[in-house]
Amino acid sequence: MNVNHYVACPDPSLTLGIAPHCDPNVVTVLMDNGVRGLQARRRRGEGEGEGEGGGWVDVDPPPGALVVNFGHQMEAVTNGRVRAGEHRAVTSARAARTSLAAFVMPAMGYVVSPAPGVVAEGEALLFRSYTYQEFVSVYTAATGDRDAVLARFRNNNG
Ligand SMILES: O=C(O)CCC(=O)C(=O)O
Ligand SMILES: [Fe+2]
Repeated sequence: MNVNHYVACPDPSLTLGIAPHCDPNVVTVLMDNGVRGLQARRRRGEGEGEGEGGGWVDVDPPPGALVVNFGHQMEAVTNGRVRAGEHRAVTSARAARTSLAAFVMPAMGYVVSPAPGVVAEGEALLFRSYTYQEFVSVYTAATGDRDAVLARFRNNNG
């Protein structure tokens, strides 16, 4: 579990609360103190483009709602059907924000691979098998670069 606290910043354009990333785990359940700050990245080609990926949209849940993020392991076990959501957190000029993130993750020694119950017969496996420990090591070294992380775990089958 992470507890994040973002102090109010007079000029939010000068800082980022949390840099863009996908969570390494399976799913993350997020709650916050009602101050906006979480942003999700559109997929490339979806809506207005910005830089390398799509633009950022504010995540604006109803009061008291929990936000669920899918992480890299969800993408791997579903063989790419459910994509990990890239997100970041920005600061507010007016109010401090506190968020609490509960991470659902496998044990470090758990072997992750596309789930047989999900993959259709004859379907190419997009990801090889790996331990969650190996994933976390690569993820930590790559500091949030989604493509660099995934490249290390993809099968070379097109
Ligand atoms: O503060 C937030 O809403 C996001 C936190 C987050 O992305 C994380 O802890 O992984
Ligand atoms: Fe996150």
